[in-house]
Amino acid sequence: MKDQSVAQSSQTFADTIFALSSGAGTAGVAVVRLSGPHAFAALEALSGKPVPEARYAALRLLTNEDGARLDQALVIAFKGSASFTGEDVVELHLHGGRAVVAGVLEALDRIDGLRPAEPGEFSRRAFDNQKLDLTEAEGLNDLIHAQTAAQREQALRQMDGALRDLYEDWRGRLVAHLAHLEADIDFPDEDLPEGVAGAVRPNILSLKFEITQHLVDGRRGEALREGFRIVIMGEPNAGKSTLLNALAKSDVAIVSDEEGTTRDVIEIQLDLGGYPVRLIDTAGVRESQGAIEQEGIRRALARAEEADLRLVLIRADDWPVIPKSMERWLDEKAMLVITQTDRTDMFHVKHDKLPGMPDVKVADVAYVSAKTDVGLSDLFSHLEEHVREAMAPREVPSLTRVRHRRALEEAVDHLDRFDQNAGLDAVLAAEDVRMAARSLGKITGRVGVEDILDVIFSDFCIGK
Ligand SMILES: Nc1nc2c(c(=O)[nH]1)N(C=O)[C@@H](CNc1ccc(C(=O)N[C@@H](CCC(=O)O)C(=O)O)cc1)CN2
Ligand SMILES: Nc1nc2c(ncn2[C@@H]2O[C@H](COP(=O)(O)OP(=O)(O)OP(=O)(O)O)[C@@H](O)[C@H]2O)c(=O)[nH]1
Repeated sequence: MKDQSVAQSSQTFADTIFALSSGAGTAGVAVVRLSGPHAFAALEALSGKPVPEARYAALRLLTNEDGARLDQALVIAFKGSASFTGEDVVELHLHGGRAVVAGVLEALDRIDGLRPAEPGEFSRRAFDNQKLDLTEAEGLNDLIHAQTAAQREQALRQMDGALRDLYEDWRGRLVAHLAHLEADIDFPDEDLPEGVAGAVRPNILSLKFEITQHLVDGRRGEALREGFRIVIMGEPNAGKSTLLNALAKSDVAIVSDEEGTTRDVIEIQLDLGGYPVRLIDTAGVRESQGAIEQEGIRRALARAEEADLRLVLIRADDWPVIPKSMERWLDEKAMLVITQTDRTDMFHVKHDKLPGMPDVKVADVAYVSAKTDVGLSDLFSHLEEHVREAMAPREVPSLTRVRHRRALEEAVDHLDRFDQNAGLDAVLAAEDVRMAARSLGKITGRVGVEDILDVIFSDFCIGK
């Protein structure tokens, strides 16, 4: 039986944690990972043999405390001085069967000082032991959730410290300026009539400019992480569901000629040339009596507001009349798609300017027939172009999370205040710079993040 006092102290940092780190379900091989001061003792208990030389794989018969055989496993020990978490780590590479994994996890749980890991707890320990900063840990989590090649590249870049380097460089520069400002408060420099604050002001303002430029990147890093949102819009029977199906090359949405079939919002995920796209089909927008359909329309409009690109569908036999309900959605974030072109031969009249809306420019105009497939591959390549344009990596890495954005905006606010105070009050001006540096420090987790760490790491997988 497990000792109660040990079980109760299970929240302390010195616990040894364990978890299945490979995916759940039957597999060829499953990896169980242990981290903490009792990891090596636990391996000795299961294998009845001394721990093998660090970082060398060894074959061991594992048994539980009753002597029942659990598996013939490959085991590896990592000393705390060189491990993923910075603690002693043991990996058990098991045969990936249900009973093997369950037997091993149960045997580990019965060992004093061991407990199952919380989600993200291995990474949390790596962070606490300075093996990773917060942006690298977040990159690691993104890598595990990456669905497309471009997402993978962005995550690997972040895991390699690209964002950490950028933000630490900015923070370091602010701290250097701050040192000058503080020295000047204690020992004013008579040779500088405007004071040191005046002298460092241009440097700080150019740094502020760099940060603002980084912020106005059109959400490219966030869009790549979360998927580029394309919302399909149009009046009932414009052909929204049919187009969604054609794009998805499968029957994911309900296609029917009964008006208002699509009452809710349907979303599918696409990989467009390595870029993640969330294609969202919405309820036909129109006046409606039914409460359910109205709710569908309300949701459709909400999704349309937050879309990265809107496909506004208009039937070829209605064109060039633009339905009133669609007018407000036609802007530079919209692609006008003339649908069902097989129904008429009038569609091919190209319109540079939208009829009745001479001042409005849309991102693109496309002509398709889902029935004959004409124009679909063109539409596809146009979409791919938009998506690439919106998300392709730039030389400077993009911020990838709202958390980063908030902290950067905060830093800019403090630097704005510095700008106002610089000529007036040296002490206040220095404090503004200190606060700005602190905001940047929050991104990498250097300062002021204790209260959010639990939230950040709980978003990770168990075993990571
Ligand atoms: N079996 C296994 N595969 C895995 C992992 C793992 O933990 N176990 N990883 C887990 O996510 C990833 C690899 N990442 C790792 C990162 C650092 C260290 C490590 O031991 N770091 C030491 C020594 C560095 C060195 O020798 O160069 C350290 O930083 O001190 C291990 C794995 C992916 N594959
Ligand atoms: N001839 C022809 N008919 C089409 C084409 N695309 C869709 N249709 C037909 O038009 C009707 C409406 O298509 P849907 O895709 O259900 O239209 P929707 O815009 O999703 O409609 P709601 O769900 O009611 O909002 C169906 O009968 C389709 O078969 C096309 O390219 N050519």
